Amino acid sequence: LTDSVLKRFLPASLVKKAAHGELQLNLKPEPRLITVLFSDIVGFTQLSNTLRSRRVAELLNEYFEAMTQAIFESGGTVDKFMGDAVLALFGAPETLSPNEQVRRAIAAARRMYKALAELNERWTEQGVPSVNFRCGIHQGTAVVGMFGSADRTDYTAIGPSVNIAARLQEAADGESILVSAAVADYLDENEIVKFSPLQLKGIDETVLTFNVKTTLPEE
Ligand SMILES: C[C@]12CC[C@@H]3c4cc(O)c(O)cc4CC[C@H]3[C@@H]1CC[C@@H]2O
Ligand SMILES: [Ca+2]
Ligand SMILES: [Mg+2]
Ligand SMILES: [Mg+2]
Repeated sequence: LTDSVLKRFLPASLVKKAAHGELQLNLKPEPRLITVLFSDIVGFTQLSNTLRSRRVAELLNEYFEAMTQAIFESGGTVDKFMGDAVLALFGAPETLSPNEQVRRAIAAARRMYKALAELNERWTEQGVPSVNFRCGIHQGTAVVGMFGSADRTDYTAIGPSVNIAARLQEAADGESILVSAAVADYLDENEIVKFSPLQLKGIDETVLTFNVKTTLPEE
């Protein structure tokens, strides 16, 4: 795979290691245990209806730049942007322990939350209404790898775990990080607050959920 394809979803540091043969990346689609982070901003659609398209594009790119940086700094993979939603993976293609996946995903969510708060401050000074951050994180199995055709491929994760992360985000309160029990199992008691068990669309079993503090106590 060329560097330009890897650069679409991996930080430069990992692309360089892969290019020098210091990191073996298995990109063939196969079931893997991963941690999925799905973030969305509440109110972006309403916001975009009040601005001209070129300005919306500028705001979106500022937002994607900040979110990508937060995810890469935390050692995650940027799978895709969907409108103003961001799908990030931890534990693929770089193999990580379940505990390390959760540590990185929570760190990324907190950096994303902080980055959007800083963007909101800047945007408010420019007369742009502020927006709310919501995030869902789940750990589970998904089929992860390069999907697509000979001419167009995309590194992504397919399966219920992705849907669960997205649905957790949808159920989250504004300015919160909502995680499943599979993720909360790896967090200290003092970092989580029990939330309600949820019946998520497209998911048969009830999902026990927990809110994770968006900032560390000392911050
Ligand atoms: C991940 C997903 C695309 C985004 C979909 C979404 C987007 C969004 O902005 C939301 O606020 C909520 C959802 C829930 C379903 C998600 C879908 C389940 C499978 C599909 O690949
Ligand atoms: Ca992708
Ligand atoms: Mg949404
Ligand atoms: Mg959205």
